[in-house]
Amino acid sequence: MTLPRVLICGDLVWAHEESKQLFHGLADVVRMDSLDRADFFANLNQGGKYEGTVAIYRNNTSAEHVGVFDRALIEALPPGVRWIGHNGAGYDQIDVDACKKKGIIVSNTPVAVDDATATTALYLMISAFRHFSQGERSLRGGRWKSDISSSLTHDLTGKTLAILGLGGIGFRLAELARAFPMRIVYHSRKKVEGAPDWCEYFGQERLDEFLGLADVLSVHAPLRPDTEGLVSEEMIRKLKKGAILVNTARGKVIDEAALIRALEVGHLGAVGLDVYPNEPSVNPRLLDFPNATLLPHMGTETRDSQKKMEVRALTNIRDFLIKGKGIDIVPELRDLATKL
Ligand SMILES: NC(=O)c1ccc[n+]([C@@H]2O[C@H](COP(=O)([O-])OP(=O)(O)OC[C@H]3O[C@@H](n4cnc5c(N)ncnc54)[C@H](O)[C@@H]3O)[C@@H](O)[C@H]2O)c1
Repeated sequence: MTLPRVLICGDLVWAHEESKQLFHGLADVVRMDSLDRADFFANLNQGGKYEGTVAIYRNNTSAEHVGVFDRALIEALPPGVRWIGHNGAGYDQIDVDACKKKGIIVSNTPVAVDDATATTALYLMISAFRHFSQGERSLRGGRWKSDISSSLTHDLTGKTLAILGLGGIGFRLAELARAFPMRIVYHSRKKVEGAPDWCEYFGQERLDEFLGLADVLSVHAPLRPDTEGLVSEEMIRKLKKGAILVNTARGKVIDEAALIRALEVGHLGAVGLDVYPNEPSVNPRLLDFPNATLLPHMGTETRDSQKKMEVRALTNIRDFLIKGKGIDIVPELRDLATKL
């Protein structure tokens, strides 16, 4: 009997054993080894070594060889491909609109990323608040603490953390920050059902009030065409002078030029960034600000998280093979999935 194929596109590092168990007797797992897009397409088609692929496990590392899963790539996939199990919470490298048109479902890996990314945001917030990254750079440069801004900083205790996008990561950060305790306020597209009372919701009509309250604004909204530049010049201006901006979502969710201008004039007190608009390049202007704590997109870089993400992406594909659908269908495709 010929088994359907699951194509592993990009890194699968930690869950080899789990992969064997999940697909035993169910699918033939093939590793994509194409060095470019043309070879990838050629091998998906009849007679190619990926022929019979019904589901693709995708890691962002596959973009190095075949590029992102844009419209052209999705349209060129053979009709047999029905599921893309993306390894990552953010799926902005996949054109979900093109997937919808072609009837391909995309799943991501929420929850698996929450601890590692929320603790990254926590680190950025603490470092930005207390000048810790600046202190380390001063010490490593042999200058003890002479580089550190002279003004003493404040404790986080009693300050207000404003969360833009209370999903899995935002809520995990809220739980951690509450321990200081900080006051937690959030703005999302809608009130989050089941959010505890200590997480205070500010809807669109109270957005200005929300921004004005923030000692720290931490960004967790996903990157989509409508959220590009969501944190605009106007929004940044509504933060109080000296507020801190933290971003572990995606670089393009913030208007970077506006962020830099706000640092230049001292409107923002500090920033903590894990993500940038054109990774891996980083705007050299950012490097000039002593009050910027900068990480090279390390949000999910723990073994625990990486393994949980791989297993979750593969489990979605396994569930698709057995039950017709996995649990983590991205919001834009949930309607389509109900018709399956
Ligand atoms: N730095 C990293 O390594 C790293 C790791 C994982 C995830 N991420 C990024 O973090 C983002 C959030 O991840 P998550 O798992 O918490 O996602 P999630 O889907 O659980 O939460 C996102 C939240 O943002 C809200 N939202 C959407 N549009 C909004 C808008 N216009 N205004 C305000 N809120 C809005 C949603 O309602 C939801 O509550 C991902 O999209 C991903 O890009 C980064």
